[in-house]
Amino acid sequence: MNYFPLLMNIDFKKVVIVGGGHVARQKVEALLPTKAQLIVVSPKITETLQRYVHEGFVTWRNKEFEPADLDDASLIFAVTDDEEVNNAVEEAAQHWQLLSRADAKGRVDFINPAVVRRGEFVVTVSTSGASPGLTRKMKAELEEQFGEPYAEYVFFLKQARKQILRLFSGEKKKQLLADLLEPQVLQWIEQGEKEKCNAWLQQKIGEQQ
Ligand SMILES: C[C@@]1(CC(=O)O)C2=NC(=C\c3[nH]c(c(CCC(=O)O)c3CC(=O)O)Cc3[nH]c(c(CC(=O)O)c3CCC(=O)O)/C=C3\N/C(=C\2)[C@@H](CCC(=O)O)[C@]3(C)CC(=O)O)/[C@H]1CCC(=O)O
Ligand SMILES: NC(=O)c1ccc[n+]([C@@H]2O[C@H](COP(=O)([O-])OP(=O)(O)OC[C@H]3O[C@@H](n4cnc5c(N)ncnc54)[C@H](O)[C@@H]3O)[C@@H](O)[C@H]2O)c1
Repeated sequence: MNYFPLLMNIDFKKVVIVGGGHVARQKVEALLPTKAQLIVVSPKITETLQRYVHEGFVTWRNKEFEPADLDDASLIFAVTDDEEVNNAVEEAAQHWQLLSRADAKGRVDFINPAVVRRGEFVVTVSTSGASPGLTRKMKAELEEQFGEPYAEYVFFLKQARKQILRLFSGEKKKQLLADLLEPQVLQWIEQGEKEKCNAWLQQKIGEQQ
């Protein structure tokens, strides 16, 4: 299957997760960094999910699934351990609502990649459902490769790029944007020497003015 990868803005949209087990927790945790409205429908939920409910991140409907639970949902996760229930969720989902089934059966509008987040730097990995175990293993490797400093690094690149776009156009702009990616900049961030990045940037800008 050739899935189409994209990064969606789901802030303030309603997301309904049917099921409250280990897989529901994984999906909720992937959704927590967004500002989506998260609703879990299940007669039982894990302790971690209960904590998210107490902290106000998730609304829990403590009951078995009914079609009306899907009203106004943009995204739907059918993640129960009961194929019949997942089928019922699929049947109740409107064509415009995007459905993900954790059992990968029937209609699956989207699947979930593993995600490594470092601020605005996001790496996702998928095997298109072929081997979720390999996906998870690759995630661990990517976490090693792209450590926490990437958040600050990409934040610096964002601010620097904004400044360059404000001041330059044409070849000068192109050259400066390319210079920004010099490995030295990342090394300074990794060594906690952000001020060197700023000084370097102002010097580069000065040379082009
Ligand atoms: C990446 C991740 C994201 C997430 O869940 O959000 C995710 N699975 C993760 C882990 C994981 N899942 C499974 C294992 C056990 C090892 C194994 O079975 O290999 C492990 C490993 C573990 O948990 O350690 C079992 C499993 N998974 C699916 C089935 C059903 C089937 O294939 O039939 C079964 C068999 C169930 C059974 O035995 O009955 C189906 C799907 N799992 C997907 C995503 C989608 C495709 C991903 C891709 O593109 O590769 C897809 C198609 C649908 C979906 O859920 O979107 C998350 C990593 C979380 C993280 O670490 O961040
Ligand atoms: N996609 C993945 O990453 C992945 C990984 C492992 C398993 N799976 C699949 O996901 C399914 C769920 O796995 P799990 O480990 O979370 O199972 P689990 O047994 O921990 O949780 C199942 C949940 O479904 C809820 N449920 C059952 N009937 C319901 C109903 N009528 N209405 C609402 N909720 C109901 C239960 O209360 C429970 O919270 C598995 O059966 C398997 O098919 C997917």
